[in-house]
Amino acid sequence: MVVEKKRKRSDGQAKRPKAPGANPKRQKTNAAKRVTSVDSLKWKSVELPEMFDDAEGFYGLEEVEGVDIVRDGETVKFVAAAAESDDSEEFGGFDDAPEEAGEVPGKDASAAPADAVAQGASKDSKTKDKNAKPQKGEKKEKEAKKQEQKKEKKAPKSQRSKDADPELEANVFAQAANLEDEDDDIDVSQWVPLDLSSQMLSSIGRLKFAKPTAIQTRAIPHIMNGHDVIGKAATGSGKTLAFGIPIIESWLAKAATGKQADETRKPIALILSPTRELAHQISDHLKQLCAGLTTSPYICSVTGGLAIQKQQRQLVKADIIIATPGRMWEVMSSGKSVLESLRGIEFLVVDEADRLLKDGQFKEAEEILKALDRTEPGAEEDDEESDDETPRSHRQTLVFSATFNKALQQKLAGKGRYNLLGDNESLEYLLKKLNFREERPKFVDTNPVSQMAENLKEGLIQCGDLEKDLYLYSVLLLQPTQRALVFTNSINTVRRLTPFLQNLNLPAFALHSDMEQKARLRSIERFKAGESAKPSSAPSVSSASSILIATDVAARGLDIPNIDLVIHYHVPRSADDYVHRSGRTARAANSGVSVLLCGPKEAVPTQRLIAKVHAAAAAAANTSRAKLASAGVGVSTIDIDRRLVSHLRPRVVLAKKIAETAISKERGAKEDDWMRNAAEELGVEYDADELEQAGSWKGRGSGRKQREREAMEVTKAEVKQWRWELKELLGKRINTGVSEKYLGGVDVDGLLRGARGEFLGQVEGLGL
Ligand SMILES: Nc1ncnc2c1ncn2[C@@H]1O[C@H](COP(=O)(O)OP(=O)(O)OP(=O)(O)O)[C@@H](O)[C@H]1O
Repeated sequence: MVVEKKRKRSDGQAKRPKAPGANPKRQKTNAAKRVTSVDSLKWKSVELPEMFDDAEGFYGLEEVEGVDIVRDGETVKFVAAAAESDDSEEFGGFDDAPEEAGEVPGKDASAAPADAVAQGASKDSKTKDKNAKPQKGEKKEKEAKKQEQKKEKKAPKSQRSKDADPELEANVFAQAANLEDEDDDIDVSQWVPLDLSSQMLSSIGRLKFAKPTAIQTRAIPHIMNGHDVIGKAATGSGKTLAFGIPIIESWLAKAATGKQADETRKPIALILSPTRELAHQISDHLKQLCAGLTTSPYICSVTGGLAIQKQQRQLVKADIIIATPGRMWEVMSSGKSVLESLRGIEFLVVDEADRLLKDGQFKEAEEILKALDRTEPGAEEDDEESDDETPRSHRQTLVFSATFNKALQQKLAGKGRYNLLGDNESLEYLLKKLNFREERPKFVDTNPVSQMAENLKEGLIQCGDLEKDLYLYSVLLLQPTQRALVFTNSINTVRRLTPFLQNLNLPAFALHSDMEQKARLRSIERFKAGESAKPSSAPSVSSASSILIATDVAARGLDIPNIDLVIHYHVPRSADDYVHRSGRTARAANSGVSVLLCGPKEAVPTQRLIAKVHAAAAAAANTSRAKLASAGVGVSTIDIDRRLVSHLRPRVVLAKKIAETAISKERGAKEDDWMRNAAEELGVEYDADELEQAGSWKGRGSGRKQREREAMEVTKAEVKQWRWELKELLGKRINTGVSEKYLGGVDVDGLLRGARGEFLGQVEGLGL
């Protein structure tokens, strides 16, 4: 028995999504898809070519057209199109005139015996079990199918299209199932209810996303139906595609009408991102999605730090623009044409909307929004009051984040537009500025109770203020890790911790906003690649393939695979920052660990932060946070083995001394150069000692000056000696407290593992 599958159409004529908004047909398409039993299909005998005349076991071969096979877990289902009908009715197989609209064949598929499906599964098991060797019969079946396909190809085109059932051509299930024809593609039938185009389903299949995430399931239909959407969902839950898929669908629909093909085409979407890295990531993510399309939109990112001229050239042909507000505003202000074309956009996306208020980006974002809505020349002088008169925008506005403050959520639950004049620094103000096209945007909140990712474990280590380096190193050694991300609150700490960890032979990279953009991107690439920061000869003592030390510039949106540990070296400044930082791990369905290093001075803000983050969960569970934590939800206190940590201290002291000396020397040398140049310009003689005397003060920065002076006095030979001592220490194994008394029961494998310079004995991780 052969089930003939339709191949994905490459002529772009497969079912097209309609433009968001009016789409009466969209609702009906779902009605046309039904799972049916194998016996109720309309099988036809196959005429085998002569070469099969002697074949055994294939007599009685049958085929059926327009039916597709969809795998749902271990079960394989036959899916065929029903005539358009009431959604509630089940399709029971083909009757004699399947192409007639309005008729629903009488058989009830749900009544089909379970073994019919199972039988179906076995009939097509060749497509499911790739490891199994093809049986003799299966080989022949394949051959027969090839012949059948050849025959079909030979048939004149007109004949083929005549034979094709137009209803079946529009069958989304069929399109989904066709994806299984592609080598490693997966079953995407769970996306079908979202009513996406065949091309889109095919692309999603290539990305191996078997089902939509909660935010995608809930936001995509609203967006495709033309609504404004405010989406809130946990970090790593797929918000990018929640807005990306409908935008690209809309472009595909336009492209099908030929409107996007000419030279005068205009961008359809502007996506604003708070950081450059996130903008590039969104761009890459959308490009990956488009890679499987026969025609795809031109996606370009417009961010600071890279050549503006190139970006301006790209903008001319852009369909989808992803931009940071600063650079976008710069480009928009430089020429009327960009502004003109942007006024026609159909989608405005504000990703990580709450972050746009921070870091001084709000001003530019506000200018962009004003410029987009400005219609008449001279309107530049409009003052704040005139905003209320701004006519409602024609574009859809989509606002996404994992965190929106409570006040805003309450506002959204209420009625009307936002009337909060004067509150310049709040998200509500931004939302007011966004000029939604609807009175009330759809608010989709997929995580009202817990803001944290489902598979995230949170821990806290209490340590002395001056012991953080020691505990950082300990955690990196104790917790089995592929990629670790360490967050700090200051650029200087990033600058110090990176060489400190490198001295300890850990592959650490830096990321902060004071770095050149190219260096920022390089750091991320190296971190992703797991490239060692040290020469390969240096033994690595950590299982982590790479460690990124970053400020909050990396806290939002960054989606780097296999980050399984986030360490907050400094307690974050706000609960939202904690949520976003921690959200760099446990993304999609993965698990991860987040560890707060908390010094005595940070104890109070930390308590407040944890209370805020887990308040809703505690209230929902009607329990205290402490109980919540003991039940594995919330933040658990980690009791790290202090004896073990103390064994690591000598290494840490040396690594720190070497790193800090190098930094102080460099800084001191720069200042010395600066003083020398200044003296030369003034025409006075430079005397370092004299200036030092004159410049010695006891105020702010005097400690740093003192350290710099001391560092300048450290000789190269001394540093070399420290390095040698550190190397010796790193070569030694650390005794984890295995006493001879217990040697009998010691894990020998654990002891051997220590041979690479780690631990003598067994370590249990952080016990989270
Ligand atoms: N339907 C899906 N199934 C499986 N993985 C998915 C799906 N959709 C997106 N992903 C993947 O999940 C990861 C997280 O997605 P994304 O970066 O969009 O999350 P996010 O919600 O925007 O996170 P954040 O709040 O941190 O910005 C990405 O690697 C993405 O490729």
